Amino acid sequence: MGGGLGNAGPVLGALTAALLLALSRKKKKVKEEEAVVAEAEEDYYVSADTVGAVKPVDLQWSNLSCSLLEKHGKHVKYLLNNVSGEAKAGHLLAIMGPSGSGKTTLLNVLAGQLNASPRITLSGYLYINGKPLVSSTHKVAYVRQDDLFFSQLTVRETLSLASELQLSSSLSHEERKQYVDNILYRLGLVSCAESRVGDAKVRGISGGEKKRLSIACELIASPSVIFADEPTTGLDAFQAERVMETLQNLAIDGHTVVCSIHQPRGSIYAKFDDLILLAEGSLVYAGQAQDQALSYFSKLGHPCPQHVNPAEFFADIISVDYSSPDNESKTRKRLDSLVEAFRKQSSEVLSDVSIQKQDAIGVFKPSGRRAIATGSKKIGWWKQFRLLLKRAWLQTTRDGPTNKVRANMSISSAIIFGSIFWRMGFLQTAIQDRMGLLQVAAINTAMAALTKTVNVFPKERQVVDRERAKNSYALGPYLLSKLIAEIPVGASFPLMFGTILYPMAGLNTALTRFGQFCGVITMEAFAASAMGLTVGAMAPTTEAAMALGPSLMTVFIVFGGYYVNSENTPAFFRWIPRVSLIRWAFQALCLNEFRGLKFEHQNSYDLQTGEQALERMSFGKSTIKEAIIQEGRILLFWYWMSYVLLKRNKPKFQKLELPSPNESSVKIEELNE
Ligand SMILES: Nc1ncnc2c1ncn2[C@@H]1O[C@H](COP(=O)(O)OP(=O)(O)OP(=O)(O)O)[C@@H](O)[C@H]1O
Repeated sequence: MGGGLGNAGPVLGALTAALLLALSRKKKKVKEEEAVVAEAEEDYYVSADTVGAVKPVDLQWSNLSCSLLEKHGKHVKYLLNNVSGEAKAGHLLAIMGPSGSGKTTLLNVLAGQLNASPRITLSGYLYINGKPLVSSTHKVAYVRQDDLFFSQLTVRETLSLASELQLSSSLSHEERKQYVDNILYRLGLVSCAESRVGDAKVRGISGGEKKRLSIACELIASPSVIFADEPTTGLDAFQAERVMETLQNLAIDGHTVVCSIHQPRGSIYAKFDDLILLAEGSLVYAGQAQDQALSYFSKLGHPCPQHVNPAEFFADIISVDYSSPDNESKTRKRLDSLVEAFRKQSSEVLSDVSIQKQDAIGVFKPSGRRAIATGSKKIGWWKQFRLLLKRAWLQTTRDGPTNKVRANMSISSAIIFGSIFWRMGFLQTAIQDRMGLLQVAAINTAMAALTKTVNVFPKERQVVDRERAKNSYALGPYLLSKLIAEIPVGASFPLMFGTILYPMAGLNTALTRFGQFCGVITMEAFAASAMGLTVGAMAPTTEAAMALGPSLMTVFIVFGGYYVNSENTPAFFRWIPRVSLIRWAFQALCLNEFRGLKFEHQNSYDLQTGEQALERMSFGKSTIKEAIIQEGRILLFWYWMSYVLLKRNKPKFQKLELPSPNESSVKIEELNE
């Protein structure tokens, strides 16, 4: 034994030394990474004393390729094929092309937010102000196509909350307020500042205002680069013009603005400084948007007729017409020749661009505006919790239409069940009625809470996912604030239901029994709501969650204690009643109701007491306390599951790999030569 230990000594020593060496290497690596982050943050953040400055950022990319392995694994589809270009500080760059040409993909790649997939391969070079991009520190604003907000908050509240979550905690309340006012003014949102954002149920601000609010929320963090994916989609001509004017002004203020856009009208096209034309993932043109683009195509034998909107002209010449085989082959040939022509010219056009780039470096000062102050000092857990609690509270309590529907449902179902089980009495037949009513009450309460949550949460999750992708807050304070804010409103509906049903059905008259009845169904409602959160965190859409939630609940209903006696449950399914929130609620309600009751009886086989009825249900040996503890465990389990799933499902983005040597025909160094 001693010899064994003696041999183990040197081995343990070597292991310890190796561990220490690995730790010190890791420490060194973390320090190096922190230094890179700090250097990059210096590039991206303006401090409180350089308020109003926008550090110019030029983005350059080359040989960007994005390929997708088709489902059967046989074909590879190129979403982007060797795309190169540049977005300059102070310029508005438009990415145009037919539907499916890769505009959104390119925008996602440039923003570092292409959703990760094992079927996608992404490679290329991305540079910021001539330096290779450090992905984790690349601070950008990304205005998505769909505008998602907490619908019950006003425009000002939405922006104020975003500013509190994203701005440095060292800013005073006054500075923060002034900052929000500036953004409201800058984006033309002053007139609707006190209006609620609204949603499909309640009309709020207009589509254009929503888009500008999306831009405003992104501007809070003072980004140098702003990406906008089809910012005019779904807007009327006037609103589209105003949104594009906003983006143009941001470019004039020194931001680098890149947007994808579908067939803009002439006045919008006139605002573009630079243009990228994509077709089937390949570049057809990249360079200046106005005269240079027109003369480029003119030289290739495609002059733009007078008084024709250049955007429409480009769309016509780069689209493939599938109306007949002849037209398809003709238009495809034209497109192939345009792609080939640009490939040949690209180094020439891009070297022009890189020469101009040198002039753009230096600090921009926007025209006398006190604007953006950010810092990397994040707010703490407790402050995040307080802010999120306020938001969750406003969202829950102000949602009149939803709360009204829930109240109506609770009251009407209580009246219906109360009428069916009217004053049940103490005959033998009333034993079955009582059990039926208690089971129905348990199912109704759970279903109402579940459907409300699965209907609302998947949409909310999309907003939260986006905010968490920006690292605005942690998951813990979010979930806890949601839970606490929903307690008063969430509890009021089961209480309404119980208060009406209880006297109508003539349940046990003791006041403590009534209190326990309400307590059990309220707790069950929260457990069902927590289960709804898990379903919402798991399902990709509201529709999927609506299909999954009730199906899962049906299993718990079947094993809810009424339909299958727990002693007759097949061994394989025994675990289901133990985790069924319906079963424990039903059991607690039965124990609460039947204990101490006496029933009228004529025959020797009749049940005389409530205890005997409980024996028949196999509930005789348990207590209300045990049932409530089990229900509490189920509640905590579903909250924990929601936390784990939300944490695991945090959006992941595709990593940009370096191209393989034979793929990279043009490297960034060559572009600069
Ligand atoms: N994750 C993905 N899985 C499968 N196909 C994808 C994926 N991402 C993009 N695509 C395909 O890649 C092509 C380019 O898509 P992308 O959304 O970038 O085009 P787009 O030019 O923005 O189109 P639109 O103008 O219609 O929004 C499309 O054919 C699209 O179906």
